[in-house]
Amino acid sequence: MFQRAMKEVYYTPVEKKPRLAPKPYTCPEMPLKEPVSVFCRIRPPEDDNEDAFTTPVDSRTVKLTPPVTSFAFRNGSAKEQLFRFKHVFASDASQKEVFDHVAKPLIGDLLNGKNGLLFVYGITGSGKTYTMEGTRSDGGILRRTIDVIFNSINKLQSMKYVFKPDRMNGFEIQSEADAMLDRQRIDVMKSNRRYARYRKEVSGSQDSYERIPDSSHIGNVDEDNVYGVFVNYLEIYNNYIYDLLEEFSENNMVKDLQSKILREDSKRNMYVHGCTEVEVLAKGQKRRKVAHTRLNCESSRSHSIFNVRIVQAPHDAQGEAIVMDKAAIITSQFSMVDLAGSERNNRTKATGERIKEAGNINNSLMALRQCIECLRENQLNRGTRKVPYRESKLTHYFKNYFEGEGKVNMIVCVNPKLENYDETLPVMKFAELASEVQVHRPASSVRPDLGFTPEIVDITPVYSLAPSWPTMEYTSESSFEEMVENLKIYLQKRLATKEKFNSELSEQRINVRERIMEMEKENVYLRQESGSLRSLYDDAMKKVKHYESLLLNAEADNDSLQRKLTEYITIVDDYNQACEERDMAKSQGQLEKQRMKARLKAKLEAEREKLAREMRTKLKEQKGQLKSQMYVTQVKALQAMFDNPQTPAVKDNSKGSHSVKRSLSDPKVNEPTNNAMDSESPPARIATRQQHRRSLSQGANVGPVWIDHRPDQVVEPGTLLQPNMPRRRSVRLLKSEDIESKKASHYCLTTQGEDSSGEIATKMYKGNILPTVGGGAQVVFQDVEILKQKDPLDVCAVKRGCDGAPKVDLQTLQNRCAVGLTSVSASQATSYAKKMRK
Ligand SMILES: Nc1ncnc2c1ncn2[C@@H]1O[C@H](COP(=O)(O)OP(=O)(O)OP(=O)(O)O)[C@@H](O)[C@H]1O
Repeated sequence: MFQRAMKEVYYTPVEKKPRLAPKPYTCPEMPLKEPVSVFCRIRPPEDDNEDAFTTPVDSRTVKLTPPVTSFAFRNGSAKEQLFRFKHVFASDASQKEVFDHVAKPLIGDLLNGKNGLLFVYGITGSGKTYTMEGTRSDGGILRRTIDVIFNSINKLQSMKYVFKPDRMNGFEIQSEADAMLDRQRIDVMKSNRRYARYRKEVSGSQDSYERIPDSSHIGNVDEDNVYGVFVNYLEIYNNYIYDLLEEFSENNMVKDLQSKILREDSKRNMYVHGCTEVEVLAKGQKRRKVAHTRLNCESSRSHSIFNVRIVQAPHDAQGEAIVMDKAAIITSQFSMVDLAGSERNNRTKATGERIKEAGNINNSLMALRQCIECLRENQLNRGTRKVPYRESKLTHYFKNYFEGEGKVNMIVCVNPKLENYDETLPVMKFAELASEVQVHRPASSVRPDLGFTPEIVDITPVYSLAPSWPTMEYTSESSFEEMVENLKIYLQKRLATKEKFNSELSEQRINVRERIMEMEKENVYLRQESGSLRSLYDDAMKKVKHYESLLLNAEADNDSLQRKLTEYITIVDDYNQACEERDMAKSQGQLEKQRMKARLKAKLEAEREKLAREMRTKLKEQKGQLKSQMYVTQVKALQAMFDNPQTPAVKDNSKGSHSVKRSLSDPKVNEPTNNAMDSESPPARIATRQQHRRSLSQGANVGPVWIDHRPDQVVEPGTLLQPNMPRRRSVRLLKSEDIESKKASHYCLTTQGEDSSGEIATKMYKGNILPTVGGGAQVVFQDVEILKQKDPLDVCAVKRGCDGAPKVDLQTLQNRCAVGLTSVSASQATSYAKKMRK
């Protein structure tokens, strides 16, 4: 509009025609958002007689008819469905037609500094690879793209190595002289024999066959720029990214490709770190992983991504040299993605590794689908759901496209064979969904102001309302009228021009205001982005500080641990030394101990020997004393017999034995008992004491016959006093015959147990065996003897209730008998014996 107006107005021409400042790439009419353009391509049937489930209705619509074999038909939900696309390519559509419709506009964008993404989607064998790569004679989108790019930039292509990838998704620029040096260096390398052999091997896949190149070109290429064309070829296989153009080392031609990592550059664009950017085409195709499945021998099991990057930089004002400023470089990218086929495992009979591949393929396609769905949902409902780009490498890599870094086109490939209906239906639905998603178009790709244009040349045209004023001179009346007429015409022209200028001015004002508003919007967006970037930066800085403090703490901990370790090592050394010393001392101590033990043992033996000797001597002395006392008593008894012939011998015996017993007892203890005994009548005394007699002099065949009933295990009291049972028969198990025997007249039951103070008490329940009326026998218990053995030092405390200290010295106690006799009444004994029997 402005230029059209310029043609009609007068301007003052400048002397030298300046080169116009580079046009900004902004197109004000361009919408900020536009939908993903989805195209459909139906491949021709393999067999001419083959039925198809697709019917193109018009250039934008295709109808899908479910065949009888389809799942929908079987479950009764079969119905014809129409799907609308931006364009439907019927089976007879040529490669050129597809390219011109789908890819060429994106190449136009590419050369104008904008990004573009084109991916082909469909089930296996539907013609994705055919569409992308084509055949040897009839190239697909990929080859045609390169053809058209070179046709368009033609002589504007920069010398090789003027642009150099900086390995951070950007490019550096160098002078042509430096570029020439680089070329020479590479040429020397190429002449290396081994390298030449390698080049020959890898370039075997190059475009060496006959192919008619695409001859079309893009018209509106900025001729003031120089262009560099770079390509990289990537593959996503099992969710790993591989660089298909990676150079092999000379020694390792067949090494496996190493997976690459995704990174974000300084402008938050995703890129594959360390991938090879070359100007060589089709180099990576041979190395693409192509697996054999049952459906399609050439079925791709990986997503392949062919990226073409255009780098452009302006010439200087004289149009001679490139501006050597990195900020002046504009980079744009066109990504062509051949997605792996989305087939079902059971149909392809995939097993093992194939199933894993299929899983990964389906996962990444599913992730793509989810991202598209999420974007659509957010756009419809003004939602802010997080788009799951990071779910797979495929979506993560292309997230920028969906967030406004360029236009997105998609071709859905369809194999119309009837058996493919079930799998094609979800593909079509996905395509329909994708076509509803709006992606941002980049608002502008403004070349930075290089600052030279306004200062070097003034390109502003000089406006004037009209040429110079007409002459105001007149000579006559007629000439005056003529002058007035001319003036009138002149003024009218001026007024008309002025009005025109005014209307143009208001129009331009509107334009400028619109642009200002757009810029304002952009500004807001940029401000938001810068805010979010700043917060990201702040977060990152916080994290860095946090990690630094953690690191410092960890280092401090490490130091203190090191110190502790050294201390512990010293302690352990000391301890080991102490252990060694102790072991030595221990072995010496043991020797000493053994010696001491032997000495003590010898001493003990000597003591024992001495004690035994003394005991024997003492015993002899006591025996002597006893004998002499017995003789005295016997003499006295005989004398009494002679004096009183009625006194029975037994009485004498009992008395004698009693007296013998007393002589063995402590005189102090026995004294009252003697008195009591003395107060009783002699026959009663004999009857009572007969039971307690301790016989040391009884003849073997004199006196009653005792049945000595003893338990199996009795602790031998080891006392000198023994029960008076001269004729006895010991039984362990009492039988009725033992009692009924005519010979037995007395019975003694021995028991043992602990008394209340925990000492062993031996009890002897004694009784007479009497015949019963029925002809049997019975025992009538008369007496119980209790024999207790006590610690001599405790005797005083227990028996006499003193304060616990022994009241007699050890010698006195030794002289006493350790056995005391206690008698109980016959009735008590009988009741006790009955209890025992129970
Ligand atoms: N439009 C077409 N015209 C002629 N032949 C075609 C067309 N589309 C596909 N074909 C042929 O069909 C076969 C399978 O096509 P292609 O390999 O492109 O399928 P694909 O979708 O890439 O399969 P996959 O996903 O398994 O890689 C090839 O032999 C190809 O030549």
